[in-house]
Amino acid sequence: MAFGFIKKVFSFGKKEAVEQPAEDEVLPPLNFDALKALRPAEEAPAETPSPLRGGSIDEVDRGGVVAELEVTPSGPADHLPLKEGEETAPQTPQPVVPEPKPAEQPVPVEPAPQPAPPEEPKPEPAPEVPAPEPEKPAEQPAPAPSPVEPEPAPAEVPVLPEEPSVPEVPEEVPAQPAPLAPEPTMRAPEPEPVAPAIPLHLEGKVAAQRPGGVVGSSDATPSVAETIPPGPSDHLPLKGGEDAQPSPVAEAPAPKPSAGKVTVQKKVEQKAEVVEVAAPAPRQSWFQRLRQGLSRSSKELSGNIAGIFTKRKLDEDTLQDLEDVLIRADLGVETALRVTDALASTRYGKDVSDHEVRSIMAVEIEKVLTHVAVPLELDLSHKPHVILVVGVNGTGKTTTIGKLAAKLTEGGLSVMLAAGDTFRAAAIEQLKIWGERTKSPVIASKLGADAAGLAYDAFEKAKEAGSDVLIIDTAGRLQNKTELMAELEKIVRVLGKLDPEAPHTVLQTVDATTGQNALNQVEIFRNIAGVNGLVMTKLDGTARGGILVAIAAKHKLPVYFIGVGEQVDDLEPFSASDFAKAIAGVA
Ligand SMILES: Nc1nc2c(ncn2[C@@H]2O[C@H](COP(=O)(O)OP(=O)(O)OP(=O)(O)O)[C@@H](O)[C@H]2O)c(=O)[nH]1
Repeated sequence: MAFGFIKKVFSFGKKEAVEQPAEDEVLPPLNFDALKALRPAEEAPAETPSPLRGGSIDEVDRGGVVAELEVTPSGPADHLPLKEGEETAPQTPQPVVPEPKPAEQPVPVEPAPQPAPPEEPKPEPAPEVPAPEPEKPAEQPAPAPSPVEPEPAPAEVPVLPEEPSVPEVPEEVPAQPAPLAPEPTMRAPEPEPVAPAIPLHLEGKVAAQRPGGVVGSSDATPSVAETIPPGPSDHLPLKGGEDAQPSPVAEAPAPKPSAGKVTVQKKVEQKAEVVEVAAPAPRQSWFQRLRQGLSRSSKELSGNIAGIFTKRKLDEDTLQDLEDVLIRADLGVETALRVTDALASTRYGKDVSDHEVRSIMAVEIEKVLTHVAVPLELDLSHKPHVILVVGVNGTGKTTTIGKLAAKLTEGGLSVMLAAGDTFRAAAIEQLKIWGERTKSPVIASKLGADAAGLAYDAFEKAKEAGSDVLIIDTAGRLQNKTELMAELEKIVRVLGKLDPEAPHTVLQTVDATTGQNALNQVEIFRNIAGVNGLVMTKLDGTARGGILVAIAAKHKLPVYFIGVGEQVDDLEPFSASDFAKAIAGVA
């Protein structure tokens, strides 16, 4: 029964699902009632897993749609209610209650009674452990709305304590009450100034600032996604009293790129138009930073090469030794052979200095990298141009999103961010912080929500807001490939409902410190999500920077940027020449 319902909803897309079918089929589901009667405690667990963990693709499809529908304020309650009729009713009223007040008190109360005990512990402590959630696929999609209330409460509560970086929020919290109060009651107030750019909901505020504000936050607006305005006083906003009004990026930067393609390098550059040219100075410092970042890789490589070519002519043995050194440096067999072949073709039988070897190595590495050193191009004819960011947990997805958003907003583009990693409260909060920094609205949901539903909702909101770019963060629980695959596939499929070409760019972040394992990661995500571009992160301080060369040689995917630090400006467009020289240790 539930499947039949879900299927209908899915086939017609978000809006249609809201229609009648839901009700008709809803009635039949007598099983749920029976189940509930038998085991009331199970309600909670079912909700939490709501996400995607359906397992089968079919389930994913249905679930995606359902979730989306639920998210949408228009008709979410229709279908979902079936299972959790009780929850549906409370949702409507709840939002009202919590909003007027600070929300801190109500939050703790609700979570305790409603949410089942098992759910809270699972998502929070071990966000990556999908075990429990995946098992309730079919029901999750539909229940999405209801779970909203119970799930968020438990999830967010831990969020605050977990995040060390958010300590500032509590301090300024006192100031927030004032701004918050008006929002819930009069939604219009805050959004108004921003209205032209982003007519979104402001629930995010509640969720972000209050530890237990979950209930209020999620209920306030759509069941799933919550929009966190760019500069306003959401969570961090405390200070940003000023930020609250200035809407996104659109206002400040004068040069607002028009529809068409733009190139994102050091800054956004619009084709065929005069754009501010980055000062040459930073280029120089950048190379120095690159060299410094790759110094460990370079020193180790140079040292080993010097050890081989000290007072030795180039012969088979030295060539073999060199090949071994290059392979151990993670450059890959292909590149190692290129270097040794190039060396042998001109210097065989002659005395060769380590510097000569490194110079030839730099030339050969540059040849391999030249083809992948491509600037990121955004097609602004898409409103928005959707960038899906994937990658294993901890590889730097969220940080890279923040850095990229900064580049885009500085270039005059309006950006919206979507916290698609719904399994880690910290990841959601981290993205919100980046949204604050870059004055980019963030679409988030409660912990454990359907990532695909969130992505869909964010896409719709970005369209409504007229955003130039929508960047979607995702979870990277490679530990469970089946779930990860289902989730990413579902996200891509759902986005395609709004735009067959979306996502327009699928970026994968690759942690250089992982060495050879990075090769497999690219292989996996390329197959799962259709990765069409890479960002190599953490090249600073690693002795395994050579892996970038191996990845380039094997996958031949564009490397748009490289990260050499955690700061907002530590993301630079990839330069084959600079990288080759830096890692080879030649000027
Ligand atoms: N040194 C260095 N650290 C980086 C770089 N990029 C990201 N980091 C750090 O790596 C850690 C993980 O980064 P995240 O952006 O949270 O990675 P993620 O892939 O979003 O991780 P999950 O949220 O767990 O999925 C953070 O401490 C970042 O500050 C980089 O280029 N260099």
